Formats: sequence, structure tokens, C-alpha cells
Amino acid sequence: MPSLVTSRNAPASKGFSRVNSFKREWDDDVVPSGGAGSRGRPLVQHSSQEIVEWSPSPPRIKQKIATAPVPTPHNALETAADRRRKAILAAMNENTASTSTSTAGSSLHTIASSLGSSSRHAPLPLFPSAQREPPKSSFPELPPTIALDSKKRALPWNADIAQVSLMWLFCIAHCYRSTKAARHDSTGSEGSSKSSKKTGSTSSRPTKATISIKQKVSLSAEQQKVLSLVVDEGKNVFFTGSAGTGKSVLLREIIRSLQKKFATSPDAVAVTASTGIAACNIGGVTLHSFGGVGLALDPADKLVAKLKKNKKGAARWLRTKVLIIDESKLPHSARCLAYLRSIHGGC
Ligand SMILES: Nc1ncnc2c1ncn2[C@@H]1O[C@H](COP(=O)(O)OP(=O)(O)OP(=O)(O)O)[C@@H](O)[C@H]1O
Repeated sequence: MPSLVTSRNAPASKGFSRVNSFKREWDDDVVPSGGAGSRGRPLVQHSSQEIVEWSPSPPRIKQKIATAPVPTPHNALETAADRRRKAILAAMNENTASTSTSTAGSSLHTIASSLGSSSRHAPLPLFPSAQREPPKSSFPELPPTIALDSKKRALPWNADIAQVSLMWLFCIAHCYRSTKAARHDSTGSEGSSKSSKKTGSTSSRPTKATISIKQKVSLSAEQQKVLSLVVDEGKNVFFTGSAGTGKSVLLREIIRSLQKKFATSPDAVAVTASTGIAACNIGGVTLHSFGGVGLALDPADKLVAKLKKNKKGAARWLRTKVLIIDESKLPHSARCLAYLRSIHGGC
């Protein structure tokens, strides 16, 4: 129960000061709401207090928010969904009316009627039957999809056969041109190196490196003596040594010097080895391959008789002035020398 007690007439013994203050008492079931008032109840009148009547506030009534009237000619209870649908249809109607103004009105009216029949309310006509032009709407205009259709990208599956063929021809020509350019680049680099070799330019680094390695070889006195015995004096020489003493280096120098000496007859120097790997190391062939008599296990006279039947092998033996055998074993070398003497004596 609200009651407003002022302190003007209240005695000091009741606990009120002389300041303009007031005491307000509330019941449990009454909700204070400031100046708006509360549900009214009879005010309690105290004998020594001034009673001020408290008028209850009027009951709250739920009021509907006043909305702007929608300019619908036939249905005043149009909802937001209906208005949205109507705006969309109006925009569609505007776009189609630009292309076919004669048939757009009737078709859209049919669409609007069908859409309106599915709504909760009565069917919404797009526009009055007497008015064939669609109403102007504030809905933003849709992009001109029909106009963009003419500017659509021509896809290969939509193009005709001639266009597709031209496109494939262009692709093939492009690939061929790229491959040819890459091949020209690779051969061009080789050609430039070849031309640089011919002109002797400084860009041919491999040639310079090879020459520099060859120029570093300087034979020792022993190597020079063996080289002189073989090349200058034409002696049959058997030289050996431990690993890494320079046998292969000396042999390559002997071959080079002999090839220079017998430059007019390239088959005069036969470079062979007992094994294939050793033959590859000095750029020659195996001794058995050079002999032309198989494994050469028979005596020398039988091998000579066998060689006479092999005219190609016999001619190779007769053209040979110097026979070089690398990695040779002494028994093989001795038998080979005997065989060589037999060949030269028999032929
Ligand atoms: N006269 C030389 N001038 C420069 N380097 C040399 C000379 N003689 C030998 N060498 C170097 O010594 C090393 C061994 O030489 P090489 O391979 O000829 O020895 P080798 O006797 O043939 O060895 P292996 O019996 O194992 O084949 C090589 O690196 C070689 O370049």
C-alpha cells in the first residue's frame, strides 16, 4: 500500500527531520512504478500524517504498431511476404516488358495469381485487370540478364565444328612452336660451343681444361727412356711397375707418339689389352678380338694356318707395325710374340 508521508506536519519524535523528505511505504503486492502509478488500493490514513491520494495508472493495453498503409487496392491485410513477392514480380514484369510488352502482362498476371493462391490470404492480383501496365515499384532493378545472354562467352561445346577445329589447330600449332623453340635452344647451345671451338674463343672451357690437363703431363727420366726406346728406336719393350708409378700415363704418351709417327697409316699401331676394361682405359680392343683366331690355345703354326683362312684378320695383322698389349701377363706376351713372328715369317 503506497502512502506518501510528508515531514512538514510530522512530529520530530516520529523520526522525521525538518528537511523536505518524505517516507514512502509499500505493500508487498503493489509494484511501484514511479509517477505512472500502481494498481490502486484504498489509502491508509494515519492520524498524524497528511494523506496524499495516489491515483493508480491506467492499465497497459497492447497496442499494435501503426504501419504505413500499403497501397493494395483489394487486400488491406497484406503481409510483408506478400509485399516482397509483389515487388519481385513487379521487377520481373518490368524486365520482360522491355522485350515483349504485348504478352508480358497476361503471363505475369497468371504467375501472380498462381503465387497468390498459395498464400494464406486471398489471391493477390499483380495489378488491376483494367491496368495492364505493371505498377512502378521501389524495388531495386534487377540486372539485365536477357541483355547479358548475348555477351556470354562462347564455350567449345556450344560452338560449331569449324570453331572447335580452329581452336584445336591453334593449340597444336602453339605446342609445336614451343617444342621447336626448346629444341632450337638446346641445339643452339651446342652449336655455339662448336662454333666457339672452331673460332677458338675463350668460352670453350672444356677444351681449355683438356688441353691444360694434357700440358701438365711431364714424363720422368725413366718414362722418357722407355718412350724413346719404343718410338725412336723401335725396340720391343716390356715395362712394368707397382701401382701408381705412371704406367698408364707412359703408355698413353707412347700411343700418341706412335700415332704421330705413323700418321699416314692409321692401322700401323694396334692398341690391345688382355681384358676389356684395360682396353677401354687406353682406347683399344682385347687381344683376342684383334687376333682373329679365337682363344688362340693352339700352337703358333696352327694359328697361322687358321689365320690364313681369315683374310680380314690376316690383313689387319700385316698392316700392324706396332702391337701394344696393356695389362699383359708374361706367358701370354711370350706366346703372342712367337705367334707374331710366325705370322710375319709365314706370310
Ligand atoms: N709423368 C707424369 N706426370 C704427371 N702425372 C703423372 C705422371 N706419371 C704418373 N702421373 C700420375 O700418377 C697417377 C698414377 O698414374 P697411373 O695411373 O699411370 O699409374 P699406373 O701405374 O697406371 O697405376 P695402375 O697400375 O694402378 O693402373 C696418375 O694420377 C697420374 O696422373
